[in-house]
Parts: sequence; structure tokens; C-alpha cells
Amino acid sequence: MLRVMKVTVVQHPLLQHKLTLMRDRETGVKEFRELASEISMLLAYEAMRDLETEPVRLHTPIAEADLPMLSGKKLALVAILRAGLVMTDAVVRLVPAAKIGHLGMYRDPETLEPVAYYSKLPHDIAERRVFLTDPMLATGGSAVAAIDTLKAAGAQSIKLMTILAVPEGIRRVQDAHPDVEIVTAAVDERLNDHGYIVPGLGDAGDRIYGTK
Ligand SMILES: O=P(O)(O)OC[C@H]1O[C@H](OP(=O)(O)OP(=O)(O)O)[C@H](O)[C@@H]1O
Ligand SMILES: O=c1cc[nH]c(=O)[nH]1
Ligand SMILES: [Mg+2]
Repeated sequence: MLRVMKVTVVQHPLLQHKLTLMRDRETGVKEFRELASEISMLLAYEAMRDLETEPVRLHTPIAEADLPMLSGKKLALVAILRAGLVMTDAVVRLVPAAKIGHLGMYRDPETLEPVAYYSKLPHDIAERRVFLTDPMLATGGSAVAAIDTLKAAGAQSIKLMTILAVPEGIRRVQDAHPDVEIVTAAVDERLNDHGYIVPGLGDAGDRIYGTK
């Protein structure tokens, strides 16, 4: 695992293998979606490494013992639609008590700037640790707009979980929101002239939902 400032690249071989399968253009919708789910759970395992625990006294079948249980702030998972939804759907299986928010936005194909079309967040988001999900961090416009919205709603503790990022997008998020840690499975080379990540995996939303 490589840590550079507030970016964590999860370099576990299991995760990297699954990511390579996702990148393959021959991978179909069903497998792509399953891989995105599995990678999201592995990313969450790392992103949630610093969750607080406290000892709770209980009886195992053998003895009484003080054993760790999650404590501290409650959690919120927030998906940037559409593609982030597959990630929150997966991660909530690990933290079933988390509340889930949705931020609808798409990237204008000409300007590459995000266009927001929906927002529904837990009312108590200010009291929760927020894990924002989107598989792709490209120009960073969508992530910055989503974090702006979360902070305007009172969120104070935010981590961004992505599957693929590029240095340009990471910089844009860090410049706008230096307090937000990014957890990703890989940092690719660059963006092409259409704002797609190279080598990337294509259009995440289209590959998850089969819309192309
Ligand atoms: O970093 P950026 O340059 O903003 O690009 C990344 C955004 O692009 C994709 O969404 P898209 O606009 O394709 O919407 P969709 O999920 O509805 O397909 C992706 O899921 C991110 O939200
Ligand atoms: O490569 C990219 C860039 C933005 N959005 C995607 O879905 N893929
Ligand atoms: Mg898309």
C-alpha cells in the first residue's frame, strides 16, 4: 500500500487482479458490475481502517471477555449517480447501519463540467463520517461539486472512494478540499482529449448499466 499525502492507493494483488478484469473491454455488464462491487468492498476495508472501536464485555461460549465493537461517529455512504451507486450498494453490506445519500450529476460532454440534477442526503449528515463513492475521478469536477454539496449540508468528515483516478483529478480535489482523503485502487496516467482516463476502463456508468 502506497500513501502519498492524503491519497491511499490500495495495491493488494486481489484487488489489482479484479481491476485488470474490469479494464478489459471484453468484460460484459454482469461481470463488470460484480467486479465493481467486490473492489468497492475491498476499498472500504482500507478506507474504514481508522473507524473507532471500544471494548464491549460479553460471553463467548467459553469465557467472558472485553471485545471490540464499532463506536464513535455513525456513518453515511453517499453515491455520485449513476456509477457510484454500485459502490454504496456493495459497501452497505459491510456497514448495514449506515445511512445512504444520493447526488445526481453528469458530466457535460462538451465542457466536461458536472451538471447536478438530484440531491438527497441524510438530515444528520453533520454528525456522520461520510464516505463518498464514485468509480471515476477524472477532471475532478464531479467530486469537487459533490464535496461542495456535502459541506454545504454540514458534513465535516469526508473520504472519497474511487476505483480509478488521475493526477489531475486528485490535484483538483486536494486544491479545493485539502481535508478530504482519497482512497483509490489505481492512479492512471492521464486524461485523453475527451476527458476519459487513459488507460482507464471506459465509461463506468455505461459499463455498469449497459447503456452503450
Ligand atoms: O472527474 P470528472 O471529470 O467529473 O468525471 C467523472 C465523472 O464522470 C462519470 O460520470 P458521468 O458524467 O459519465 O455520469 P453517469 O454516471 O450518469 O454515467 C463518473 O462516474 C464521474 O461521476
Ligand atoms: O474515463 C472516464 C472518465 C470519466 N467518466 C468515466 O466514466 N470514465
Ligand atoms: Mg457516464
